[in-house]
Amino acid sequence: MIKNTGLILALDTKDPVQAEQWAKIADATGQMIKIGMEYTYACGFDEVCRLAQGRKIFLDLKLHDIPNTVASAIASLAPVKPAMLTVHALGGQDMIRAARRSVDEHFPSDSKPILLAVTILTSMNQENLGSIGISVSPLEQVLLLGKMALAAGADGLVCSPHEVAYLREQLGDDVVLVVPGIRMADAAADDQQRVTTPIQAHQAGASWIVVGRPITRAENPAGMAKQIIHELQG
Ligand SMILES: O=c1ccn([C@@H]2O[C@H](COP(=O)(O)O)[C@@H](O)[C@H]2O)c(=O)[nH]1
Repeated sequence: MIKNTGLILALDTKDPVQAEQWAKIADATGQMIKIGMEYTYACGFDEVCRLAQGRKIFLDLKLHDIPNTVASAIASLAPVKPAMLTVHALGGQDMIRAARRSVDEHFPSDSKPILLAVTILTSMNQENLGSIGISVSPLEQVLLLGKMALAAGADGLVCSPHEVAYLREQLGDDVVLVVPGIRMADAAADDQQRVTTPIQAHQAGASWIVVGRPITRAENPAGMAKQIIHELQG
């Protein structure tokens, strides 16, 4: 079993004041923050750089385009100095190879971000996959994409908690598995489809869990973050 599972707090907001308040919760507990499309598009690149300063950032922009465009976009992200960044595995092996080359070329060797490939979004179920012409199970598709992405140079994968144990078994303990789709027991799943609780994701072997609304929409976000960290350490 993976000994330590870290918590990453997803700052999904358009409001810099709100983002800073949530980031301070992560600062106080020594956790990483995730900046995604909502914040980046609403607040702009300079604001992302400001929020990232002095912090460990998971920059989750899920790049998905032709190889040259993805490589150039990654070069443009260097000023943020992210600890992790994402591309979509569905972009294919040439795109991931180009992303790998760009990370190696544009980031200093002592502060290269972990390059993560998003496999199948946690908001998709078997039926959604069928509607885009994928007839195998999410588990099979995640493994197929995961193996391809790692062979093309990704350092780790984003997957749902439903696939973690199987990926650990198939891919070993060294691969970084970052896991959104986390909900507290009996809570609504919102738009997520493949979910578990924090402790189940930990026991399955997640390196990191990504949690947004269960913390940011809690009555006491700081208290909820502490509760999850306590559960992960317990
Ligand atoms: O497959 C994926 C990939 C990324 N995410 C991101 O994680 C958080 C989850 O937020 P919640 O509010 O806890 O649902 C969000 O920022 C997504 O962009 C994901 O959910 N699934």
